[in-house]
Amino acid sequence: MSVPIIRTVTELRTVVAGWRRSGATVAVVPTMGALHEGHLSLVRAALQKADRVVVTLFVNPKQFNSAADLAAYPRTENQDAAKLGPLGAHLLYVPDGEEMYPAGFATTVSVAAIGEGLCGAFRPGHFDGVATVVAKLFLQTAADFAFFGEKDFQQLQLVRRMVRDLDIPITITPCPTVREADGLALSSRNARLSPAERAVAPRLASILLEAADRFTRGSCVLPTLAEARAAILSAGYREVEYLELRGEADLQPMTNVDRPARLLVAAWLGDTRLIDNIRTSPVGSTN
Ligand SMILES: Nc1ncnc2c1ncn2[C@@H]1O[C@H](COP(=O)(O)OP(=O)(O)OP(=O)(O)O)[C@@H](O)[C@H]1O
Ligand SMILES: CC(C)(CO)[C@@H](O)C(=O)[O-]
Ligand code: BAL
Repeated sequence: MSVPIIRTVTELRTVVAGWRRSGATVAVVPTMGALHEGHLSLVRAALQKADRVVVTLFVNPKQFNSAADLAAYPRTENQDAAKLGPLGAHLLYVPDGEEMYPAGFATTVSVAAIGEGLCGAFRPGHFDGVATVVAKLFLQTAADFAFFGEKDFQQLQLVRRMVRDLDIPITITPCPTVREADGLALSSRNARLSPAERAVAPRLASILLEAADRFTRGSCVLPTLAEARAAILSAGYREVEYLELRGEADLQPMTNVDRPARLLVAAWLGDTRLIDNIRTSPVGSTN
């Protein structure tokens, strides 16, 4: 069975209101399409939690700081819809640019601090675009639950903070990063890698794992980060934008692993920018 597609806020609200009248709970899974197993894992988690699941597909121009990146972003609506039907998702919401940002649109949602370092430092305006569209998607769907991948860890924490600060009545559920068998985090941008780049790509994840393991065994933060950065470059990545250890909840910089942390990275492999992150447990702990 194929998933019904709707394209307007009015239709979306009508369908959701009908569900609510029958007492159903609603989950939303925001995406930019080109669906892969990472996205589908969010949809499966949402189906476990809520009676009705809306997947959204909107390639949000406001979060792209590069016109070339926006133009190259894959658009595969038919294939995406074909993947969602058999899974049991109830609705695919695909607004166009005019529907999301009608003429005269003038509002920006901006989450200070959490949105500023890491990807925020290298993609100016990106997280304002994300926060603005996610706030709209939450209000449009009026969902009870939303599902986000830990692969985009800064985005996940930013959305949590926005929901808390704006008292949006929705529960955010994080989902673990889905990886290829060789460790590479699934991402729609992986399709841009050449075969040679694809062979090198998983080193990013394995170097993160090695560094996280060294932190747990008590290695000093700054030298370990410097060695990991050098290893990423010698593996064949051409640039490391950032490789940082941050507090798990607040994303504040850390120089000692004395509480749960995240090791986060963004690096360029040829013309493709990849991100990844891994949880780092406090020194001496075994999990
Ligand atoms: N490998 C993955 N594991 C779990 N969740 C994922 C994975 N990849 C993406 N997601 C999640 O899917 C949602 C939509 O992400 P998005 O459409 O940007 O996919 P993407 O593959 O990350 O694309 P991009 O190339 O833009 O990074 C986000 O919550 C994101 O964290
Ligand atoms: C959350 C999101 C769908 C907002 O456009 C996007 O940033 C993404 O795909 O992660
Ligand atoms: N996965 C986050 C969407 C983006 O890269 O713009």
